[in-house]
Amino acid sequence: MKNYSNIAIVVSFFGLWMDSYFSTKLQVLSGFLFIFTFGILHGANDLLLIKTINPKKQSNSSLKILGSYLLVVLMGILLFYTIPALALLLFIIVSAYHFGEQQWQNLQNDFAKWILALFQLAYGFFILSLLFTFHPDEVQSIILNITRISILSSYFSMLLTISGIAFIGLSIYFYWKLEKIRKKLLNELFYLALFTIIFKSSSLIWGFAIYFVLWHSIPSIIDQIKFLNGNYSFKHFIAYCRAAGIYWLISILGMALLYFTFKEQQLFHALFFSFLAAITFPHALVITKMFRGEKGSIKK
Ligand SMILES: CC1=C(/C=C/C(C)=C/C=C/C(C)=C/C=O)C(C)(C)CCC1
Repeated sequence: MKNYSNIAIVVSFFGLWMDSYFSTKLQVLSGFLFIFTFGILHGANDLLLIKTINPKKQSNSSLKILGSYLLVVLMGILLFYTIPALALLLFIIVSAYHFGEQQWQNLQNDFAKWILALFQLAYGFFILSLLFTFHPDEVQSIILNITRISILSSYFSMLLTISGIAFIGLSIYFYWKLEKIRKKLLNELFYLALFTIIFKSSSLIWGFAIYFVLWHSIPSIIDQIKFLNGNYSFKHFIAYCRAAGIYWLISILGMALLYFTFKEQQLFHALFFSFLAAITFPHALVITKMFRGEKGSIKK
């Protein structure tokens, strides 16, 4: 994982440098393209993960799993259609936890569950509010399009302050309590400084794409492969892509349909994030189960 982080740092700076040559339109287009490829891929093997988490369960027929999965996605879409403000709030809370859980998964046995969950939530909120605080107008306009509610941009900096205090406070407590986490905490602080530079210097979509793909989706794919096979190799990565292919294609076709139906940019952004949210709800649940699951330990 350390090796991967080094690669991610270099690629992040490369992304930032490339960004300065792109027009705003090209940045948005390449940002979405990046999210569509690896970002969507990391959620496309959820059904396989469910089967592996609990292989002995009787109710584990592929059709049943697919049915329950689609039900959660449909419920998410319905919620966005009927009470969009609640749906977006839920999406942001679930995403914050999901980002924090990915980054801080290996502390499960060292602290009480609720402290760890609070820490993971604070971390995720910190990342999201950092991004929002640097691009308040664009985020406001997307939220307005989804919910018809105009959010004050001061809310973003307020969220940044609250989550920052919670994250730093808990980090100090963890640093003091657990020696083995000290190096990781310092590394993560360095990554946060890197994310600040990236979020400040790039456009909203490009900044989000760099974080989402390089710092969330690819590490998640590596963890999933380790969970499914016991270790990571290129051969296993190809098998992972093959298994995910059909679900990935369905997602991409769905998004292409949205794009060609609603060409208006702001509306497309709103629909894109609603779609991402609908597939995030079951995905976050599956990943939580994976981290608590039995098969193949995820060796760091
Ligand atoms: C960036 C961004 C938003 C939040 C996106 C989030 C929270 C994405 C989470 C995705 C996940 C967790 C996917 C699955 O793993 C808003 C609020 C829609 C406003 C516009 C910009």
